[in-house]
Amino acid sequence: MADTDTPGTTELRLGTGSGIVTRRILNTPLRDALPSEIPIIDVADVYSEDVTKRKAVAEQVRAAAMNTGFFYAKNHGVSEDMIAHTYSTMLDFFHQDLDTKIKADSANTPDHMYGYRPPRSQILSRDEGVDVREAFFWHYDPPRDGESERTYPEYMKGRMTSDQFEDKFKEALVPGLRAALNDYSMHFTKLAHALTRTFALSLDLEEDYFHTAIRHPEVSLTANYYPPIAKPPTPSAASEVSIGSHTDFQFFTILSQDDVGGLQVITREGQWIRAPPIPGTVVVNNGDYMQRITNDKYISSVHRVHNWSGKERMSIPFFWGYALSEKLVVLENCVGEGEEKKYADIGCQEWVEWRMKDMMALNAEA
Ligand SMILES: O=C(O)CCC(=O)C(=O)O
Ligand SMILES: [Fe+2]
Repeated sequence: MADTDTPGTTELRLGTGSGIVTRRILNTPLRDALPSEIPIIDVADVYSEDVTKRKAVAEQVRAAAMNTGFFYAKNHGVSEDMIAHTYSTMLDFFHQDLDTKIKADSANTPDHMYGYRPPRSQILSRDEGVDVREAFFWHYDPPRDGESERTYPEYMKGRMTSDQFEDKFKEALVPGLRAALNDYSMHFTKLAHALTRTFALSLDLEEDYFHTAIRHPEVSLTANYYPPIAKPPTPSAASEVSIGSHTDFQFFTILSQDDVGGLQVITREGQWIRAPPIPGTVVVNNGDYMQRITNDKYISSVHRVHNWSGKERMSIPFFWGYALSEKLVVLENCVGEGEEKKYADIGCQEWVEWRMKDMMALNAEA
């Protein structure tokens, strides 16, 4: 991080949904999240026939989304066995040697939607050093989606499918990888559709308000593999991080993690807190689209990972967004009396390109 120049705080520069911004982080030590900061929400009732019950979940989601922007979802309905199977398949992949894994280098796939990213090949936060994580990117395959329309919208046509990816990079993959990741994606797509309705209710909108935006959702997931890193003697001595401070680009993210821990989140006050694994839950967090359309009522929270456990760690975030052909428009009911819209309407495609450019600009800084 940059040198401390205000007593009690340290500056952190971030590529965010609003361009490059500087955040003041409290110098108080990292601590566990309080339940009031990252609550556990029982989401079983998002599938209830009773709208009163669905609204009761939405009330809790609203409180979490307006506070730290993270919550743990329990009773989410996604099979723990399916998640465990995906983790063991992905570990088989990551345990191969680098020469094999790099044969599925994501740099060789069109638009970098699929495949492997080697360790120490990215810096998400210039102030924190290089990201040690290895990653494997996967993309949504519309014909396999049981919830959305099983057709490709025009702009997705010509994209690589998971079958084509598997055919091309067979040598680097392990048995069952495509099936496991497609299965994972399908199950979380169902949950994401339900939570989209919950987020709509939480914003006092019609439950299907976002239906058009996510009829052809832009979906990806990443298997993150984090070898352990050494804890630096002082935070300012750090030259590497498991994954540097960032916000997620899209609408919201649903993250599964193993039992190792290492995820950290910044509260609205600028305090770093731990979001440790809680068995049977997944973590749900607001993304940049959410912050933008809610005029900053729901924030896209900054998070990172330090795997100081001495053990390997894995997580699989599922990134859920509008179709790139959609627009991000500030919701009228999120603009309070005497307030103004902070953001102009923007197409998702344009926004993502702009956001990537900001991220690169930050990386290019000395
Ligand atoms: O590994 C984690 O817990 C978080 C990963 C993450 O934030 C990401 O991949 O965007
Ligand atoms: Fe993230």
